[in-house]
Amino acid sequence: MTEQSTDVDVVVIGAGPAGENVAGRVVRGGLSCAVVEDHLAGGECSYYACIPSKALLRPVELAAEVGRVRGLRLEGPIDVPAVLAARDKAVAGLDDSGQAGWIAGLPATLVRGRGRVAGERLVEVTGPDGTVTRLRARHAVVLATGSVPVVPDVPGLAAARPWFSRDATTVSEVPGRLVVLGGGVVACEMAQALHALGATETTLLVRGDRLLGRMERFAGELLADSMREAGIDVRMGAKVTGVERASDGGPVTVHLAGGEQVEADELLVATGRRPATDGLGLDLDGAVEVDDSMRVPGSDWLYAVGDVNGRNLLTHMGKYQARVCGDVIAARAAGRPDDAPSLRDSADGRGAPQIVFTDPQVCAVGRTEEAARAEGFEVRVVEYDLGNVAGASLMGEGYKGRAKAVVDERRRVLLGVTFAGPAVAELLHAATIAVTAEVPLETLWHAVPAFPAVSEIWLRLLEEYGL
Ligand SMILES: Cc1cc2nc3c(=O)[nH]c(=O)nc-3n(C[C@H](O)[C@H](O)[C@H](O)COP(=O)(O)OP(=O)(O)OC[C@H]3O[C@@H](n4cnc5c(N)ncnc54)[C@H](O)[C@@H]3O)c2cc1C
Ligand SMILES: NC(=O)c1ccc[n+]([C@@H]2O[C@H](COP(=O)([O-])OP(=O)(O)OC[C@H]3O[C@@H](n4cnc5c(N)ncnc54)[C@H](O)[C@@H]3O)[C@@H](O)[C@H]2O)c1
Repeated sequence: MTEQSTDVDVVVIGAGPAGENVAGRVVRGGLSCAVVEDHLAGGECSYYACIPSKALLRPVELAAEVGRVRGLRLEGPIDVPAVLAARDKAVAGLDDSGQAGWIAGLPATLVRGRGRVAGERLVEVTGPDGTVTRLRARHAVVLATGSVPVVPDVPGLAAARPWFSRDATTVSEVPGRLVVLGGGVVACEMAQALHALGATETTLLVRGDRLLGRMERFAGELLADSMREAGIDVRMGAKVTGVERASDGGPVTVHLAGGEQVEADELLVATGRRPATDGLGLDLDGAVEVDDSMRVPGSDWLYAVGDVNGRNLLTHMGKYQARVCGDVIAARAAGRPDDAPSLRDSADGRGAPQIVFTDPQVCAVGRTEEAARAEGFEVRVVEYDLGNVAGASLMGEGYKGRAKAVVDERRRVLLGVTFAGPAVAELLHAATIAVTAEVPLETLWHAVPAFPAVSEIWLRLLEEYGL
């Protein structure tokens, strides 16, 4: 086992979207940087999560849209091999040379291997061939190691070789019968995608009484209705008591409290994710706590960005944190003031924008009504049926959708907005601006939406409010 030692300004562990963006910002700030990656530069998002899942969902969504427009008809069923080939192209065939080239071009050094914090400002990397490289950071070490799926404690689960999200997004043969455990974003997106791509018998087992539990209740209800209409068996209040797979590797049987059973070819477990901190050499229990400059309290050199800090498990929020983190490290290294507003994370706590790419699309930013009330705001809620907006009704027959705005009555600004319906995803950024900039409703009144677009919902919400 040879040992090499290198000094560099900043060491980042993990080359997912968060880690890559820290590297980009510290180099831009005049520092040298090494990025340690154990698997693929680009991380979970590029190869196994956001990109492949959306590549699988887009044709499914478009096929549903076509079905709602009179005079249009799909020539035949979705061409599944073509969709899988498009997915493979979207993930560059799991070849990370493009991303590795981007890191090299910053310029930063990509060090292949598993990173571990071996001491203060010291990272030890064990390469694929067992070679150990010691990277000494003059200024900072940044943890950007992402997250891994939670494996629920269900008797027989591990032995039954369940699928996790990677198995679903890299699928090459869609199982005819699929059971999905969970009611969150991964469960909903992947149940809908795989069902439309060939899992004709799909059962969604939801522990609680709703889908998308962190969002406004109506969004999950619309999604559940749509899934059921498409033929997915959505079961709420399902308690899994055991799982077993046939000894010949055949079907998997899921046992439910009350004695029911569901048999399927595969079981997809989508019950959340936990921070990837195993083997990092730090005494950590759960997410790595950080302050709003992304630094670990009590340390002047250790930072954490992205899924591993547990703030919001979303690519765009990890990248936002990375911009804050990279810039603050550069400012501190140069002895410049480090307290400018752009050097603090102020977006994570108020409710990150998120789009669920299902049919109907669901998107939200800011606080739900429940969260706003729990925080003590004086809340007024405005809701509107999107189907009554002219632009939406033109999108297709029987357009079903709804919008909800949560208003801070004292200041007359928006605390949160949720949309659910076909083609609502691109409405989200306007809502994000209104919530982030705390635009007074009286000012929003003068932001006139073009006719006949779905965005006329903004006018309707303000009219409902009383303007
Ligand atoms: C199925 C699915 C779909 C998703 N869809 C979306 C979406 O549409 N939009 C969205 O915003 N978010 C989505 N997400 C969430 C998104 O994927 C994550 O929030 C994002 O990938 C987090 O980025 P990250 O850089 O923190 O971590 P990751 O992308 O997980 O990258 C971490 C990297 O660190 C490496 N690593 C870990 N430990 C070590 C170590 N010790 N040494 C060296 N390298 C290490 C890993 O190999 C990995 O490359 C989805 C998630 C899933 C599971
Ligand atoms: N479009 C997007 O933005 C997108 C897409 C996919 C994933 N993601 C991100 O990835 C993260 C992980 O997604 P996820 O869906 O795995 O997690 P999640 O936290 O969104 O949902 C987990 C679900 O599993 C259920 N659950 C938890 N433990 C269970 C158990 N023991 N038995 C049965 N059910 C159980 C929960 O009630 C919940 O319905 C999310 O935080 C999300 O932000 C985002």
